[in-house]
Amino acid sequence: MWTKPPQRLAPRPAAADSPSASPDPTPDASASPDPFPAAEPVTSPQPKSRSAGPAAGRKTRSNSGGGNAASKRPGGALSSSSSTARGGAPAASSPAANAAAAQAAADALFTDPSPAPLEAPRIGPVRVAALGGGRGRGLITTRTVQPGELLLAVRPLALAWDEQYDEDGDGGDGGGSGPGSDIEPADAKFLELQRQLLGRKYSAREVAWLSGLVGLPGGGAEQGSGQAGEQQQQQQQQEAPPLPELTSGSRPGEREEEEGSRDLPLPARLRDPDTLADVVQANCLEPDGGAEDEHAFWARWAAAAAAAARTAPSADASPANSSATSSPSPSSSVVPVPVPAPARRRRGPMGLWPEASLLNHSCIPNTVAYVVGDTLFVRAARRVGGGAELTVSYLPVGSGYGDVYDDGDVYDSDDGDDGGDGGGTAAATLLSPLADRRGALEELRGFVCSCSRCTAEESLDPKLRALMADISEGVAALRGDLRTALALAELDEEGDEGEGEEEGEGDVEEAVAAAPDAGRARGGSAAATRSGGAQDKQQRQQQQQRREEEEAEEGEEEEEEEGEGGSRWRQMVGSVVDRAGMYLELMDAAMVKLKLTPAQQITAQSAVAPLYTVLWAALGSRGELEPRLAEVMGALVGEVAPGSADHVWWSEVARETAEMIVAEEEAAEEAPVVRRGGGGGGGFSRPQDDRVTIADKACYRAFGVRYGPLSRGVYRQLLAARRRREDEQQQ
Ligand SMILES: C[S@@+](CC[C@H](N)C(=O)[O-])C[C@H]1O[C@@H](n2cnc3c(N)ncnc32)[C@H](O)[C@@H]1O
Repeated sequence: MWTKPPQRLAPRPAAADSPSASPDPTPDASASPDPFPAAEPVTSPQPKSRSAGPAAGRKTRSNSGGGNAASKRPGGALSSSSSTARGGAPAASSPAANAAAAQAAADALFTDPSPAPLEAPRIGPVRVAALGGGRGRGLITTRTVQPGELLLAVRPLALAWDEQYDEDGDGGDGGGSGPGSDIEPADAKFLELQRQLLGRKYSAREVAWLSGLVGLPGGGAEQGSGQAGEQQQQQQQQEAPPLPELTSGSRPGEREEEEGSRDLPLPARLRDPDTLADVVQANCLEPDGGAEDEHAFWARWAAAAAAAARTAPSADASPANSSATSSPSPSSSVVPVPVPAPARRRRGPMGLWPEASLLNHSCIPNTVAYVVGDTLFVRAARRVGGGAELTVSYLPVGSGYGDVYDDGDVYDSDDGDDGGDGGGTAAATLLSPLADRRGALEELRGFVCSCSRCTAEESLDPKLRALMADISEGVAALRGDLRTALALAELDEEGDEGEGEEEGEGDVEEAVAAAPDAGRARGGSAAATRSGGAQDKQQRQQQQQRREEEEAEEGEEEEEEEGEGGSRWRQMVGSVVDRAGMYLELMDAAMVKLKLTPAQQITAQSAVAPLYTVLWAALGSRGELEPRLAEVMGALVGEVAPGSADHVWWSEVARETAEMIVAEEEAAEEAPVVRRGGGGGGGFSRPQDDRVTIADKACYRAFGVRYGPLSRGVYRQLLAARRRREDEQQQ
């Protein structure tokens, strides 16, 4: 989400200053045979100053590890016994079962079966329809679709990423956007899209698409208001070109045919700078995620490929073989599977994907979109009936999972650097109250949202809405205080280092670096804590004893320091925790008093959800875990934006937190063990395991929505791989 008014780029003659064939819009496009064919040709070379080097220093889990699959040579051969391949579809025992398992593994990549899973564009059970109510066209389902089902896999006309412009890699305003530039990354990307569109050539079909975007709502024509505006809209819709047909283009050779005829310039009307900027502004998408999705995609793909090759009687049944890659034919024992190993961070895609630009917005969307390579994947995020409209969010989710420490534009609505109106509407997220969301959509996209969530929120009691607005503003202040507190903590820590580190303060740095991932702040890496369950009892008891002693000492030191006016940061964190707790109590009291239905409660809580994040982060900075907060965030984000990166992240945190708490209870021998009833063959079960199981199920569902149906084995692999990357990054 860019926070400044969009900037316009003066048109240049196509390719006039760019004789060379252009690089992939992503940096580092040097070395591929890429499993995704190269991006659409972009004929303007990218100015050097905007090709940022490797991003560094991001503190978010979501951006940990990561890299650029589109620009990397496949990372080498994997054998079927490699760790990446382990845990794929279970090996089957008869030839028929083998073949079925192989097919299932291949099909699991896409729920609409196709022999060429990686070859976009792929169009699922969707079609274009004219919608009423000033919404222009939209995409509707042609049948009922299930959560996780693939709806679109489509290629962009233009695409830019944060790290192309964000020198310091923090996604914020740290003077990034390329050496010597003070432009915001979001603005830089917005300009880059226009530059790419002006610089490239088009097929006849693409020209038709682009022409169809002009003169439609939000598509480059000034809209009047009131009755005149409506008449104007109706007239434009009547004059608009016929609805485009969505075609997969996966007939063999079709793609090549089309690329061969890609020699038309951008339509003249779009060469007008204002029109081009408007069209890009109205139609570009900014899906969440980034490198993590590429990791997940390839881990899953590798597992399916390996499982298929293990069981396939012939090479043809392997997804590795059926992809568009140049992967060698698998044999039955060793499976060379090209798996890109993205090594760099990648986040913040902004692109123009023509087919997906037909998706209208909802503040409670029923699809989720993310990018792998340069292909946009759109999956159903919920069960959607046949003929129903599909929607995506134009706003970021904004659970703040990675932004507590960033000057991230998600929250910095009032810090005066956004060049906006100070009201911060442009920085609103899906987890902002109605007025902020509407303001942002109106300012940035030029329409007033009246989706089902907005309507439901509108009908809440005005006093409750006023309280929600106050809390939302208060949360911005809490975030500011927490950032200050953590900066102070860092200073404290530096001071302590100068004097020789004092016992007990050693985890401050870790806490600062790791919260909101509070688990990391709990004295030792999550990996160490996770493995606690496997340690023998005596060792665990010793550890627990040591921890208690340390905590006691730490507490005494803190009291001393605070008595001397020291440890200001702890006082500030304490104040953040108290105020956040007070807001929560106020919300609870209001919801009880007004007797809100569960649905209304979700509507109300969603609009102030960042409160839970701030509280989580504040507690995390003191090394405290509050599992309920992570559960609530996972559940709320899962209601508002299922399958979003935020949803996956919070579900995973909730799961991990549950595991850690149980491990600690076990270590402290607090965990009850009860005899299992029924015919389970005896044994014991523990109520605390249910907590982990419930959290694990929720997490599995979140992964399944984002990445499509997953086997348990692949899910475990994805979790393990994410943890490895996170733990590596923490070190
Ligand atoms: C990316 S286009 C979506 C397709 C568009 N409806 C069309 O006919 O081409 C974005 C534009 O669709 C309209 N739109 C999208 N979501 C909307 C919503 N929730 N309510 C009203 N209009 C919406 C706005 O005019 C917006 O500028």
